[in-house]
Amino acid sequence: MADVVESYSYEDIEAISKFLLERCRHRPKIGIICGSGLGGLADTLQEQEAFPYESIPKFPVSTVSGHKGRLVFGVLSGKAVVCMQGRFHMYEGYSMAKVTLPVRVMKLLGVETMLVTNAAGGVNQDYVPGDIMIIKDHINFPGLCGNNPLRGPNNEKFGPRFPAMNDAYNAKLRASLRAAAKLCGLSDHMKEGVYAYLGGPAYETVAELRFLKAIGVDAVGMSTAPEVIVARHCGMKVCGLSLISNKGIMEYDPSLVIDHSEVLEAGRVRAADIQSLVSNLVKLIDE
Ligand SMILES: O=P(O)(O)O[C@H]1O[C@H](CO)[C@@H](O)[C@H]1O
Ligand code: HPA
Repeated sequence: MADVVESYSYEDIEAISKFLLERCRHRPKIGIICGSGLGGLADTLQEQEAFPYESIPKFPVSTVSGHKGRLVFGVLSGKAVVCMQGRFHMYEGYSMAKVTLPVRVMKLLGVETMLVTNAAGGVNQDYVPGDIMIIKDHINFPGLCGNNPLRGPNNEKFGPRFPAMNDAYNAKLRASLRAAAKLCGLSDHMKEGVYAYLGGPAYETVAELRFLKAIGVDAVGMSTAPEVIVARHCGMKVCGLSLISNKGIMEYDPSLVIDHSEVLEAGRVRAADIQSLVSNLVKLIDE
């Protein structure tokens, strides 16, 4: 008998999505996960219908500042979308099942395309705070050691036991993000690179950042990869972007510090740009 890993049954997830569908008139095919400090995007939706996480049965609640904790349905660029205004992280003490529960709920709501956003530290020395990195690929550090969100009995109704991840970040959507960036004059701030997911909540040591740089990582954070794996497992198309909120500290210089308020401030500075980038992207998504 295998160890028991916390999981939600198909019926649990179906019940949550039914709860939402019965109370909401939107039928989104596009889902958006808002990263630290990037939740303002959800406030720009038209015809909003919002559900605080506390009001949704079996949903976890947000505990991190910069994550408001609401599922917001509405219209963006003429299309129905659903936004997670705040995500869940493993470092908050949540199981992988809880971290990724909203992705499966979105699947049963009818979401086919997922845009995942985050704030991340720049590891690539060419990156400066305010850059926006299109995620080309990720390295899932907890997953490499076995803490994968798909660990545990596989639910075939969602997807296969051994899903491929070599094409996790859809090439066509990445091209659409580049086109959207051009439309809103952001091309000069765009990068494309590899995101490393670490468990957190401590920021990285200098040695850890040097290690990440040596293996080809461009940006580092404490989210995203679990959501993307679960989204791909159930057949969603995925695209991701990281707002580079700070430079990773690669020198032994105690005068350099990184703080979550700096991460949130970077989100405030780029809020309008991210909103126009995402609304232009949504325009370009085929439904
Ligand atoms: O990945 P998001 O949720 O955007 O937030 C990032 O910012 C927080 C650290 O400042 C961590 O949660 C990290 O993952
Ligand atoms: N490291 C890890 N996570 C982060 C960072 C960072 O420098 N910035 C924002 N999220």
